[in-house]
Amino acid sequence: MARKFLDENFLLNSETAIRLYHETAKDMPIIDYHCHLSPQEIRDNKTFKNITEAWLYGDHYKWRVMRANGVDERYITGDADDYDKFLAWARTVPQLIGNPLHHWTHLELQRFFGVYELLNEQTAPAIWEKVNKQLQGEGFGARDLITRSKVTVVCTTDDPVDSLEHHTAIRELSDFHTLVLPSFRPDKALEINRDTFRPWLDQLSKVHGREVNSYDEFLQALEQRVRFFHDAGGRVSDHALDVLVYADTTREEASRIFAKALQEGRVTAEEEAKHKSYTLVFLAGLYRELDWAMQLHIHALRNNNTPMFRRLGPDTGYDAVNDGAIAVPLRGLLDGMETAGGLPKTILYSLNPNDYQVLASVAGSFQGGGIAGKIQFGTAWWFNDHRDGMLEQMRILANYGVLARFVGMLTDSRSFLSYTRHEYFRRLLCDLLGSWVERGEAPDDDELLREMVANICYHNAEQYFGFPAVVPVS
Ligand SMILES: O=C(O)[C@@H](O)[C@H](O)[C@H](O)C(=O)CO
Repeated sequence: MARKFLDENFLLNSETAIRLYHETAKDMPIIDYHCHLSPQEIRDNKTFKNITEAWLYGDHYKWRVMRANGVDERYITGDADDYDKFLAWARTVPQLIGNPLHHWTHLELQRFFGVYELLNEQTAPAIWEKVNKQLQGEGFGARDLITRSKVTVVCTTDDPVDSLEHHTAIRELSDFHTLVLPSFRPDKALEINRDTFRPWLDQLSKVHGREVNSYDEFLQALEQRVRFFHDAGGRVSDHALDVLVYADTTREEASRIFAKALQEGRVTAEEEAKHKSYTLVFLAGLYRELDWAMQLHIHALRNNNTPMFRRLGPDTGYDAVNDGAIAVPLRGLLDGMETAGGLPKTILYSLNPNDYQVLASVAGSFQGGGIAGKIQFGTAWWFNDHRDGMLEQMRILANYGVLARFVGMLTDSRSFLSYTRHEYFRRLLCDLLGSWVERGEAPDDDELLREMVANICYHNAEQYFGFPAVVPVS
């Protein structure tokens, strides 16, 4: 007899798993330490005129599978009306069996809207009406959805030149207790050969208050911005290292490279690697001083479809998994940081699962400082945040390191409805532990297992990141 689809014991295949999920994981609050939510939409408690706006206006995960399902771009990012876009999504969802979006779509309908029917072309009209009526009512603003999901901390992803005005305004809200903290994402400072570098440098000069016309001034400006983010509650940085490079260099050489970039607009690949290496080692020293966590997101292959990149820009569903050897440059970068004064708390992610053993084992080369889980092999990211990917990452972490010290899941999302990804992860975590217990591979020690689940779901992150004054969830 087939189990009911997406029932209360969804993904839970043993009594232990069921008990661990329902009695421990299910009601834990959430620390979402990496996402792409708009701090302005949180500040404004943005409401959504319909489910198309909430689901389809910015989610390139959905755009990508709609294209793969043969939906015309007009109904994805084009000028079709919202109901027709929703219908295109409703026609796509039944084709997604096996894809996490099939699970996430129905989890979100269940958890936020009390809809338990399958979404398809036939049920779309009634679901459109039922969901939109709720979205247009009370309790479905951006801040409401965060509060309802028991999220105590949201870390947005922010450029160093950002004013953080929205984060400041959110902090002053008396009726909203979730910490919304900026993450320092200095990609444009590192990408010295991209067209964005010079215009960004002009922005940096403005917020710095002095012209950034030398490498010394550049580093001073970056330091000023790191401390500005710290004063705003920031405790996390994030770096997209699509191609991981490392090259030893000196401050003098890095300065010459920076001057060449200003004068000539381009530097060699070797010089770019030296700029990135020296700047990252410098930033890591600041992160360590301020007890921040540094995230490294490795091996994305971005914006692969040039015509569509020109038309829609980045993060629009045209990315892929990159590949290539990372062990030696990763070791070089982390060792360079350790040698220069010490690595900060670090979380290593790769978009390529082939890198997982390298990440998990290199992480083990830099643990220490009396910090549990100091160097984290991070959760399955982007194309891997599905059932198989999450389980693979946890199994490798367990085999190579200390799963019990894992800081767990994040949404990495642009949608306020994505917090069910934490539920998805928690179910998988409990099922993995339950499977080990059922096979006698882990002790059936309820207290030990409950503590491990609660820590991975929440307390490890709470302790690891040390966010200022997390307000306990009532
Ligand atoms: O942080 C990144 O660079 C990626 O996560 C990227 O933003 C991507 O669009 C994403 O959100 C994947 O979940």
